[in-house]
Amino acid sequence: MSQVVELRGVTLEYCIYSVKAQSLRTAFLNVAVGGKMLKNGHDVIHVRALDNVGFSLSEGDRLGIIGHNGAGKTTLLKVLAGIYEPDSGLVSVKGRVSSMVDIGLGLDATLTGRENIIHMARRRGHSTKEILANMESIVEFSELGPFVDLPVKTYSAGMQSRLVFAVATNFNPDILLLDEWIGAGDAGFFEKAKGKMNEILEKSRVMILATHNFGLVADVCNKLLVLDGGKMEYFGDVSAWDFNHMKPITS
Ligand SMILES: Nc1ncnc2c1ncn2[C@@H]1O[C@H](COP(=O)(O)OP(=O)(O)OP(=O)(O)O)[C@@H](O)[C@H]1O
Repeated sequence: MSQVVELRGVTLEYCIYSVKAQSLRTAFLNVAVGGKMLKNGHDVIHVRALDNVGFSLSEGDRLGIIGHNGAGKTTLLKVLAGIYEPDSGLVSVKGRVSSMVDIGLGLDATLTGRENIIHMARRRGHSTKEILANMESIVEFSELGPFVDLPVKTYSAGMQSRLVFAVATNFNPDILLLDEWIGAGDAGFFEKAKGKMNEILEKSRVMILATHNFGLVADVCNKLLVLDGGKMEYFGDVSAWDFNHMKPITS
C-alpha cells in the first residue's frame, strides 16, 4: 500500500531568547511536563518539542496522537501542515492537506468571517472561483448567521472554531489534520462536527487527530501515536494499546 505520510528522525527545538531571570530559568528546567529543556551558556533556552519522531501512514489510516500537555502533539501537526520546518529529519506528505491546527494562526481578526473564508481557502490552494462556489455551504455549516459579515475579533472561541472547522472540512482534503477540534463549540455543533468528520473521513486518504479524548481515538482511529516529552512512546495499532494502563497490550 502506498505511503501517504512518512516521517523519519524528525527533531524540532524551540528557542526561547532572553530568559534573564535565574529563578524563571530554574523553574523552566525543573518543569515536569512538556518538551526537554536545554540551556546554553547565554540567556537562551531550547525546548526540544520533538525528538527523533518517525512513522508512516498509508491510504485509509486514521492516526490518533495522544500525550500529556506539552508532549509535542500540536508541534507535530504543525510540522505535518508545513507550518514549521523540523531542525532535522525527513517529512514527506503526499496530497492536499487541510488543517485545523492553530485557530488563531488561520484567522485575521480584523477581517470578516467571509473574508477569512477566502483567505483560509486560498492558503489551502483553492481558486477564487472554487471558493465562491462553496461559500454558502461553508457559511451555512458554520451557523454564524449575520456574524459572518462582522470582523472575527467579535467572535467567541467557539465561533472561531466553527469557522475554521467549516473551511477545513469543506473541500474533501487528501490529508486532514485536526487538533483538539472538539474543544470549542457547543454540544449541538460537536454532534454536527462529528457527523461531518465521519463524512469526510470516508473521502480523505489520511486523517491525523491530536486529542486528550481517548474514547474518540478508540472510536475513530486505527493507528495510535503516543508522545512523551517529544519522544515516541508508542506507534502502532490502536487495538494493541491499553488506554487504562497507558501501555501496550501484552498477550
Ligand atoms: N511557540 C513556542 N515557543 C516555545 N516553546 C513552545 C512553543 N510552542 C510549544 N512550545 C513547547 O514545546 C513543547 C511541546 O508543545 P506542544 O504545544 O506541541 O504540546 P502539546 O502536546 O500539543 O500540548 P497540549 O496538550 O497542552 O496542547 C512544550 O514544552 C511547549 O512548552
